[in-house]
Amino acid sequence: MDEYPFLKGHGTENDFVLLPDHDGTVHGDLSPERVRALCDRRAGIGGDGVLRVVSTTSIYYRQLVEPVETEAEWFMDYRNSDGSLSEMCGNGIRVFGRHLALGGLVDPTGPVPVGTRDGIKVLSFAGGRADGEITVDMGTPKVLEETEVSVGDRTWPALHVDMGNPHAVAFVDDLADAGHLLDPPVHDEAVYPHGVNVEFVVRRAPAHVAMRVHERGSGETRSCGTGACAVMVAAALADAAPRDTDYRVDLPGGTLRISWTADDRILMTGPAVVVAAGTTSL
Ligand SMILES: N[C@@H](CCC[C@H](N)C(=O)O)C(=O)O
Repeated sequence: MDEYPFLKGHGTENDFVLLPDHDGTVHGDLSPERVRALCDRRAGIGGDGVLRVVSTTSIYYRQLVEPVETEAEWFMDYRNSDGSLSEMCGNGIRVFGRHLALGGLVDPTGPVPVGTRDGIKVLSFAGGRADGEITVDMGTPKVLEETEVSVGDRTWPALHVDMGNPHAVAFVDDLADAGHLLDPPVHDEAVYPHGVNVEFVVRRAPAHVAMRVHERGSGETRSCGTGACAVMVAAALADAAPRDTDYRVDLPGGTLRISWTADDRILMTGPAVVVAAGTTSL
């Protein structure tokens, strides 16, 4: 392959390489080696993951994902920086939507459905503007069992929350308690046979928490949208907060606002920025 186009963007500093591949012919099934090369922060473009921008018809046609009935024209083909697949990426889908809207590929004045491995997510753009803050309907959370996570000789109780992808949410006394997070926290393999994203959380004020995250497949990142949603769910349950409630979630890379609606859906609102575009031969 010669040169092909890319963009670089981030949502609360969770950063991604975007690969426009509208008919799915540029990248085939996108090898883990290529994803690792693109995400390499010294020898590549650098990123926590890759977002391939592909039409739903072509990705279904090419049988790269299971087809579903959908109005969504576009599919977010997300890969972690180690080349592994995930079902969903909350920050990534806002960056994906920003690219679609700025590129005139969707109409930001109405709801924008996007296909993911966790089904269709619907994006709304504040003021109907392509550059407006983006809210994503993340669907209904699944609150599963109590479990544990460990770092070094410290162990915390954690709540298993599934946001399409798996999370373990642990409340800690201080965000520094989790240490440097160079290695994945230890988790129960029976609970998370496919690995887990681990969030460490402290309270800041009523309905206001702060977190760090170690992401499956990417290491510690500056933010995780699905992780912020899982944290909000765990905090709201611990607070016995009624539905139709909003939390502020601070992350090292910025702030997300998460709502749990009366009809049991999670809405995530936050920024998304495209910072560069070019071509690469990686
Ligand atoms: N950063 C993402 C989550 C990306 C996927 C995750 N590492 C996994 O493997 O499930 C987000 O913003 O949600």
